[in-house]
Amino acid sequence: MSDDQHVDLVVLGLGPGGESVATQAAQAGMSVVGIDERLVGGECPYFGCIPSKMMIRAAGTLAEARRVGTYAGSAEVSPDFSVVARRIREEATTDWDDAVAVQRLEDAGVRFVRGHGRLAGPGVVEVGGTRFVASVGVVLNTGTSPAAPPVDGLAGTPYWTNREALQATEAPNSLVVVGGGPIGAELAQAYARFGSRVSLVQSGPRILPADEPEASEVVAAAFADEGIQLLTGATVGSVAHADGRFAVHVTDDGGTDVELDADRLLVAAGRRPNLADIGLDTVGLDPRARSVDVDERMRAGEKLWAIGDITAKGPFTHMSMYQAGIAVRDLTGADGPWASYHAVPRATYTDPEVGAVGMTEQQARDAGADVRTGVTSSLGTRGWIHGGPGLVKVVEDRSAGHLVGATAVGSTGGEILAMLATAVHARISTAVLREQVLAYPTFHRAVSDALADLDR
Ligand SMILES: Cc1cc2nc3c(=O)[nH]c(=O)nc-3n(C[C@H](O)[C@H](O)[C@H](O)COP(=O)(O)OP(=O)(O)OC[C@H]3O[C@@H](n4cnc5c(N)ncnc54)[C@H](O)[C@@H]3O)c2cc1C
Ligand SMILES: NC(=O)c1ccc[n+]([C@@H]2O[C@H](COP(=O)([O-])OP(=O)(O)OC[C@H]3O[C@@H](n4cnc5c(N)ncnc54)[C@H](O)[C@@H]3O)[C@@H](O)[C@H]2O)c1
Repeated sequence: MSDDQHVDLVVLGLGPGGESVATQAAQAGMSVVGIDERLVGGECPYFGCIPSKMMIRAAGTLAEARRVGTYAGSAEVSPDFSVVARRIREEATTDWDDAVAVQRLEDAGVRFVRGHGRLAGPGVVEVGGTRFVASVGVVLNTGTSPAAPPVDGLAGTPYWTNREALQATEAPNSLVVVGGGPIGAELAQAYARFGSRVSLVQSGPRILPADEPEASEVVAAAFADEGIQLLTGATVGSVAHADGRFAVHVTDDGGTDVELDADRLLVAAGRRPNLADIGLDTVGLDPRARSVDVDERMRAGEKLWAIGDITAKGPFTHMSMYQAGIAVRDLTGADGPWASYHAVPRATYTDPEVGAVGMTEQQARDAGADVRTGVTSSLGTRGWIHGGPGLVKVVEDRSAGHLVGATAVGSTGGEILAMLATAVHARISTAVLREQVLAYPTFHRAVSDALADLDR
């Protein structure tokens, strides 16, 4: 083709990892084209991590102010959602405009193209009318989009996904949330704290099903205390929208029909990978696949690398960035270390937070490990002083003599995670962990109680 453009590298999809690969590769001297059809940076800065944590921070200050009566006197709390809506629009997303991110990319030497890109064979990507032929290859970082469950009547209604929920300018009087994973749980609580009457419908038996059952139980109890209606083991039969209101027909775990009526409906029932329409068949891969298989260097085929959520190694920004670093090392001929997934950390920013790393007890048992667990029912002295629930659970491979997974729940669960993640990552022996002196009375001191409980 006459308008073939020859470059070293094409990065298709500029989520957090793609943006990082494109930047680093250009800085290393490659000629790089970065393609995105939406916003440079992907879901995290505009519709994910950043605005959701900003909303959670705001909701957390309301919750803390409401605790004044318990600890320090009295305070009158009047939520005003417009304050956080403005902060998200102005400080976090610049009104959902990526001009700064595009400029940063171009300053690093990347040629940015906005449009829908498709592979057209190994090392070849088409976007608009242009074919880019990459001598080194293509890095895929196309990420995910909100999935819509097959529910009667849902399509065509103005339901929210995470994207609309994080662009809202006011908190609805009432909100039904479908899905009790991290997105549903985090946003359900944030909106409830701003005064929305929230019902959370989860198809499985518990919310946050990827975490330890003990963690789900503590968070569910906290939600119930805050007045969030939880319907677990529930099936959404149908959705209707009329006169500005949603009617959500649910069958609860006892088989009873429940009609939920709300101003808004947030569907947070999982994600679908952006793989169907990117020309995977032209490189011998299945476009209907749920993920792209990668090796330890993030290679997915001839002149092809893949990083981020589409690799199904952990749908988190830190995983996308970790894999970006590995892909860059491979692309530039550097040495490893190559990918290892035995200590993937994750934090869900509900209150209490859930910080977890590695395997849950069930995953460790399924993997055939010689499992021993230790668990606490609180975060010790500091947890008691602070108030609120908490726990630490450690999962040890007794034969190997080190932790293979751990969970911390509490107001600082995502921070206690740091020491647990180091222990699992570095496979520090349980004996050495037990020798460590932990400051009194920190929240993380509860880790020593969990380690002691391994012997119960
Ligand atoms: C509400 C919410 C909260 C979250 N909170 C956290 C959190 O606190 N911590 C955390 O670690 N993770 C969080 N996540 C997950 C996190 O956002 C993702 O794991 C992260 O964005 C990494 O995704 P990615 O790199 O795979 O790509 P994505 O961020 O999904 O970006 C992919 C990019 O590719 C582009 N693209 C796709 N197909 C094409 C194509 N054919 N042509 C051109 N461009 C294309 C898209 O436009 C998009 O910009 C959250 C997610 C959501 C939705
Ligand atoms: N703090 C964080 O790191 C963070 C925050 C938000 C999201 N994320 C990531 O983004 C991804 C997407 O999050 P998510 O919460 O949408 O997805 P998810 O797949 O983790 O959870 C979706 C939940 O919806 C439920 N569900 C599915 N269909 C349903 C239906 N018809 N009715 C009721 N419930 C239904 C499922 O049982 C599941 O528990 C996750 O993998 C998550 O790890 C991370």
